[in-house]
Amino acid sequence: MGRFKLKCLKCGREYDQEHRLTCENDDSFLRTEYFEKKLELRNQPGIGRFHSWLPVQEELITDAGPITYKSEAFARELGLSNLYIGFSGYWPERSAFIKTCSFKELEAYPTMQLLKETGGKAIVLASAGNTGRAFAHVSALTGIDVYIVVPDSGISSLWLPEEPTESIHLIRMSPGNDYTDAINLAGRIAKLPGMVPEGGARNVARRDGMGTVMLDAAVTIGRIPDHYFQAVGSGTGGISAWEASIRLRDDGRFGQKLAKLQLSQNLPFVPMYNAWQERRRDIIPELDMKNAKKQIEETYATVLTNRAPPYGVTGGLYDALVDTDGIMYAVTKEEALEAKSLFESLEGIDILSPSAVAVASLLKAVEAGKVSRDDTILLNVAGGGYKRLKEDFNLSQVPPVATATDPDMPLEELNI
Ligand SMILES: Cc1ncc(COP(=O)(O)O)c(C=O)c1O
Repeated sequence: MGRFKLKCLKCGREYDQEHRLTCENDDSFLRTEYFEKKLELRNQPGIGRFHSWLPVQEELITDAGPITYKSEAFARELGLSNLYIGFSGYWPERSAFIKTCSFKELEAYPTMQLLKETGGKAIVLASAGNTGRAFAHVSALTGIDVYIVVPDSGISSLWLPEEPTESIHLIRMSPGNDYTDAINLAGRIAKLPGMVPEGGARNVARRDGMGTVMLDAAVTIGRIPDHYFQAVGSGTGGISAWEASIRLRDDGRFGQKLAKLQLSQNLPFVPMYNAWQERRRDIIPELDMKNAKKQIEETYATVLTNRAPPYGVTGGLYDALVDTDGIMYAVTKEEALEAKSLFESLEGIDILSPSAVAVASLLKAVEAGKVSRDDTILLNVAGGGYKRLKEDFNLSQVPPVATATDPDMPLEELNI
């Protein structure tokens, strides 16, 4: 028996449980409608706890999952009385066991499980680094084949806390190609026989996996937070937090107000920030990301650089910002670095660059009065604990099996 159906957010057409990324009538997002309307926590140590609202049949058995705790030192510094940290990474002292150190692992488990349950054999994805590492790890654990296309700048992020397996096929793109070039090449590889595209934000397993950060927070706090802070590149995390808030609202036990999305990008590459400042649904490349490739090269948090984010599509980030009366911030590298060292010294854990951007945005919000002292705030520290991990594990680099010169090169030459 199925556990959910998929519903098109534009035309309302419904589909049964399957690996489906698009509606046959239009290009809107599909959303999962779960038959369990109330969140019933399962007796699992990690993400499998949230089985009610994950689009898989079998419960996910792993100790990797989101954790939420109430900040003391950092909150005091900011003068906030209800600041909660959603932490995705490795921090065993707080029972955080995501060994690839980012919330992308929360996307990878349900995505790979859904692929397996729907008969898929090999999944193809593009990554700026963290997503690829997460999927490679789950591939090493499950033996399911993954083809990961990564720009040269992301290759050093493709390490694992275990020996790489033959199920991981890493394709490196030579310098000069960025994340969006990787997306374009992955799209072509995914059309080869036997390959399934993972679909990015279009894949409900990815969104609902990431949405568990919001679920964990609501369960820990006892209510939907007033504000949700995260740094975004594709915006998938923001969309996921919004959708999770909607499910929690409909559950009825966690309050009736959606969390206000307060999302950030890293200067100079801030296309969604620019479009949202003018309340535009469309990103206009000439206005919002002029000289995109050059801007991307200058961006500190490289995983936040997606030239084709799911922003204007029905059910995408623009809709999420409208529905939650959201705010976007543009953060400089200097602000991010300052915020990173402040957070790390007060909270006692190292954080990744996109999380530093999110922390900086919270500092800006406090300064600008966009949050009140007693508001309940969820700060999604979506990646961290890399230094902590290295104390406990020997990390192995994943070796590339092929190098691509550009997104349009003949696929036969890749020999994969
Ligand atoms: C740690 C971390 N934070 C934030 C992001 C941005 O995520 P998204 O834009 O998909 O929500 C990423 C993307 O890889 C990430 O790895």
